[in-house]
Amino acid sequence: MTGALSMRATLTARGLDVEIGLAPGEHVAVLGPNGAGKSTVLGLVSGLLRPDSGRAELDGRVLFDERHWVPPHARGVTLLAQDPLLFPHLSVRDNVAFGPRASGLGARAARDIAQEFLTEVDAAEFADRKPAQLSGGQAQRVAIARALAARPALMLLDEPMAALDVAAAPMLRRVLRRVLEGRSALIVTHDVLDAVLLADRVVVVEGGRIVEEGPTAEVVARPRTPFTAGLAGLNLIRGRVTTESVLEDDHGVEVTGTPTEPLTSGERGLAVFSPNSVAVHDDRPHGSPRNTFPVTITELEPRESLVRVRAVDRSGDTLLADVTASSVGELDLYPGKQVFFAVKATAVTVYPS
Ligand SMILES: Nc1ncnc2c1ncn2[C@@H]1O[C@H](COP(=O)(O)OP(=O)(O)OP(=O)(O)O)[C@@H](O)[C@H]1O
Repeated sequence: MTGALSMRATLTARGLDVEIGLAPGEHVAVLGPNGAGKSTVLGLVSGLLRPDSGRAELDGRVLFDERHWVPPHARGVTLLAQDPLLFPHLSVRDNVAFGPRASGLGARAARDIAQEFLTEVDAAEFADRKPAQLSGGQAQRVAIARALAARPALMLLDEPMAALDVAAAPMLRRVLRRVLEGRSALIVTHDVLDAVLLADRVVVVEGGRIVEEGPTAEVVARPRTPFTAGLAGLNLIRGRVTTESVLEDDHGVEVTGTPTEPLTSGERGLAVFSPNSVAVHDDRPHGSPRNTFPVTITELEPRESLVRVRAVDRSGDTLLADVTASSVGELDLYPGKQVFFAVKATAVTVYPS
């Protein structure tokens, strides 16, 4: 299997300094807030951007270092962007055949390849249409077929689902899951679902640096930064371990939880819990073995049958609670109100940071 990537690069103008690797056939999701540097990482791998320093290799071939620079078309890498960018005057089939033709194949062979990849993305029936006759999701599938027809060693995907309406995204995710099987891919996304469904591993970029990485399931279950906790829909408290199962945050608030592994007192630790394990109280609940956090409500957000209460704690970190609509009325919750979030120790997981 091909598609082994190693890259270390700095690009000062974009504040970027990263080191990233991919095993053959591996799918890595690049996550991070707006402006973190995710697209810049793809630009460096694809050759659309030149780093100030660093080195990259794909399957043992140098893409760039201090002396070498391989231009984008010769890298064996294709970039699939939000916008399918099909040639409007060519048929779907000719759009997909364009790459194989440009690489020197005869018309018939190139059309056969186009047919093969259009079939792979369930778009063979559109072969004779022009791009203007396709929906957003159909056009994106054709763009995937075109990218695959170039037989890249590595596929780069920059928010491939972002420009689609919600109804078209599941089908495209299914197609991507299938066609990426056995192919290396680096996928920039804002959506945790893309990471969970498409990636073996995630890399989180913040401020041009990698701040967290690991197997997708592990990062989602045990986030280490507020950003990934937010993506996973979990509350995260950072602090210092005082005893085996207790963490104290920077404001002296104690959190008791269930450790996933032995903790050493004094080390930095993290506590996570789900918004649906949180109860909201007007007054600090006494005499119960619960963790309580004084918070100020910032927002109430309806979510299906529940209401998500968004609040900030004394550290300024966001905490979430999912409560019933009736309890919003009974407790008279509103933005600006000070309340207590309570969560049982058994619902809190504690682990080293
Ligand atoms: N064309 C450009 N010229 C100069 N600076 C840029 C350009 N594009 C992006 N930047 C800057 O480089 C940094 C990284 O941007 P980049 O687009 O890689 O972030 P991103 O994580 O992909 O963000 P988003 O999620 O918003 O697409 C940001 O500080 C951004 O302002």
